[in-house]
Amino acid sequence: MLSNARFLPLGLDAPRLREGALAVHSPIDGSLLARLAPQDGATTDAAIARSVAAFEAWRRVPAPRRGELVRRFAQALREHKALLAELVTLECGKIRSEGEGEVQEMIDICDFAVGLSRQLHGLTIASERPGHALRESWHPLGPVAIVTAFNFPVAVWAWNAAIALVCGDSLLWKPSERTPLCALACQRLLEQAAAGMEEVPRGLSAVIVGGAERAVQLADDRRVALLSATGSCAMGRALAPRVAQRLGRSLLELGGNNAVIVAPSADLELALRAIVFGAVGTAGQRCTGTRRLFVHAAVREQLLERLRAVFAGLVVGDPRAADTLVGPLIGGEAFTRMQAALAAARAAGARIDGGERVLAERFPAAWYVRPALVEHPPSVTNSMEEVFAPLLNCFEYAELEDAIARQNAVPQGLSSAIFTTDLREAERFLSTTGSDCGIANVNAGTSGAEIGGAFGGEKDSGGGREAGADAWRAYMRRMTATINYSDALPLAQGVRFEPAG
Ligand SMILES: NC(=O)C1=CN([C@@H]2O[C@H](COP(=O)(O)OP(=O)(O)OC[C@H]3O[C@@H](n4cnc5c(N)ncnc54)[C@H](O)[C@@H]3O)[C@@H](O)[C@H]2O)C=CC1
Ligand SMILES: CCCCCC(=O)O
Repeated sequence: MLSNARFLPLGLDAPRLREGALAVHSPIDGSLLARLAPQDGATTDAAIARSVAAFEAWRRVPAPRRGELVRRFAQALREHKALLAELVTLECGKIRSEGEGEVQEMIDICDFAVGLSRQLHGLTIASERPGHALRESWHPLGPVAIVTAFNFPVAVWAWNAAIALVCGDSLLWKPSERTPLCALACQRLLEQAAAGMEEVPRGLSAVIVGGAERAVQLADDRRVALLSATGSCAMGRALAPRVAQRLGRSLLELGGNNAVIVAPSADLELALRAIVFGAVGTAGQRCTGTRRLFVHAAVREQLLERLRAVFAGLVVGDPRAADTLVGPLIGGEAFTRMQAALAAARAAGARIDGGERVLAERFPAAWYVRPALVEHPPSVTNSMEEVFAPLLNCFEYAELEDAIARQNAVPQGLSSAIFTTDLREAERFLSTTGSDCGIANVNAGTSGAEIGGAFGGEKDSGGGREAGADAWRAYMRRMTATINYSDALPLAQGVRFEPAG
């Protein structure tokens, strides 16, 4: 169980987290961290009602004051960065540096949102009619439900929450049932940030602890103005139609099946490091993880030889240890799915290095694996499924056109990358007929997005965008106004409509 005092600064009073039906285990060793009481339909309904009331008050607060709450929250995150990162590692198993990076990502998006609170720019537009003006403005939207995945237990919510708060919305967070403690900790820090700001209404942010059924309830409820759902494509297919059924709004951040293309002119050491981080970072459990490698025949053996050596030498172990690069999978199901993919590849003639379970004696109730390098035979030209594990599918190509076509020939379209020092190849990859993904990098890996760019993917990856650039517009209601300051009433397009009398 959680130690009594360790996470008390994050509001996690361990003795009170032991009575519920939802058991929370650490993937590090399988130990029981807490037992939380999942919310039922009635308490969730009441939380939605409170969120509507809070929204109606919050939208009246000037945006820069809404930004002040986010600024204070960022301050609280800075003060508790190490402790929150430790909780992230404990609850989802990512290594310390990645846990700290995730909390930094929260701070960065808050800083971005504070600046945004003095912008939220609209437009003045030239009218075709004398004495008229057109104006586009953006208004708060309403309660935003945020459904999140286990692998980024705090950053994905923060990407939504910081922007939505500045935009004047209220928040309903349904975290992964694997990482609810991180959510409770963030909620506490936000409440601390709000202390002393009398304009912050009660119920502005709420955490809905529970499983899929709570996400479905949020999807079905007309009072939820936007459902921002991050998770697998299967989850997206389950929730998006329900929101569409009530003509509601969804923002979908779903699965990836991301590829790296390595061309003959590539800096192979750079490519090697990016591919390894992309393939095994977060134990292969990033949505942007590198799942596929298309390497040109001219450099294939050179690169694969280096990859085999690096994969074999990676330190797999307790993610709290300073030298660990690969922590555990989130659970046994993830291990089973990985082994099934390896068995299928082996049966089709692939050469497989790694993939086996390790540290089983030391961690009998946890799932550590040696990252797997899967070198497919020429008869196997692609892999269509996202296997959420450190498993890199390797393919050879001869023509760049073919590599780009194969990269795009999968249902997902999240992240992509090319390693080349040939300008023509790089620009070809970024052109209209190049990568079809929401993210396309040159000489940088598929993972590790900055918050300044809009983040998200195409096709089965959901089409949503979060974080930077202009993603904020999804959290607001758009209005086009025509102001007639003349004493006439000319109709647009010169329409004549003169009723008699
Ligand atoms: N595009 C993006 O920004 C990101 C995408 N992901 C994707 O998330 C997946 C890994 O995370 P997991 O937590 O295993 O995903 P998951 O889809 O199992 O769960 C995600 C969330 O959806 C809920 N959920 C799952 N199935 C549901 C259903 N049928 N109906 C209603 N709610 C449901 C869960 O309770 C959880 O809160 C991967 O596919 C990964 O690519 C993860 C992080 C970011
Ligand atoms: C919230 C974070 C999503 C994935 C960021 C990345 O690894 O590119």
